[in-house]
Amino acid sequence: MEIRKVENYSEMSQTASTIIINTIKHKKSPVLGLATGSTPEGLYQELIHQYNNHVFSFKDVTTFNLDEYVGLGKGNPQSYHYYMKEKLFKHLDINMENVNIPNGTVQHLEKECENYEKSIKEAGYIDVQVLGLGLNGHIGFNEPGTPFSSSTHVVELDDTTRKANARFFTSMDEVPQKAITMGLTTIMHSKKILLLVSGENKAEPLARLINGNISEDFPASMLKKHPNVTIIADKSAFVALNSK
Ligand SMILES: O=P(O)(O)OC[C@H]1O[C@](O)(CO)[C@@H](O)[C@@H]1O
Repeated sequence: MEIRKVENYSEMSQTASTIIINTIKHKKSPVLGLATGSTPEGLYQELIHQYNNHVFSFKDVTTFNLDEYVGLGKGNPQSYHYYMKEKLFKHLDINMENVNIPNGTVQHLEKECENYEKSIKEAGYIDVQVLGLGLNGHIGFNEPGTPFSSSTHVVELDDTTRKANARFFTSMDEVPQKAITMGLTTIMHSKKILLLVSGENKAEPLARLINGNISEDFPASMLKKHPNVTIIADKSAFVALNSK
């Protein structure tokens, strides 16, 4: 894993956007894997800024999001469909037919997972996958204990995750219990992975990722087995590590 230590959140976002824009400029039909949560918001703002400066176009880009809550429709402000539209897609020239986010409102969730997995495979897998790091080491919504061999599936969310995400809802009760997430194997098929980490609250999980063992108890540790991972982490996320 390549580790890039940057000054702050803004530098983390700019560094990630440079890598993504280079991929978009150099690949004919780039496929991006996108994340939600607070971590990638700055990256999306930076992409919009560069797009407005005519640096690149999103018209040939296909995207796959990591996850979506079960039971939240596209129009629900807490859904990841809504998040992606508001924070990125509506500002760009992306063809919405090339945007893929799991649908957590269908009756047959297992079928939705199968179809999602199939679409990623048919797209030739993901060129650059953006990831945030959960406090318990989750990536996407793959909670501790998820088999490394998992493909897209329905998950029961951990209480840690529901508590951490409660800030986006009016109360903890409103945080869905379940979600659909890309699996760990799906993520590992990506050609390049960018893990973004910012803030002191991520210092413990980052230290565990860097110094700890590879174990299904800590899903992000699987990334150590991938040949092309770049961690972009800011200074504050490094406080639990003795690096300079
Ligand atoms: O960026 P945040 O809000 O800290 O969340 C970290 C991770 O947790 C999730 O929000 C899922 O809980 C992911 O989408 C994200 O990558």
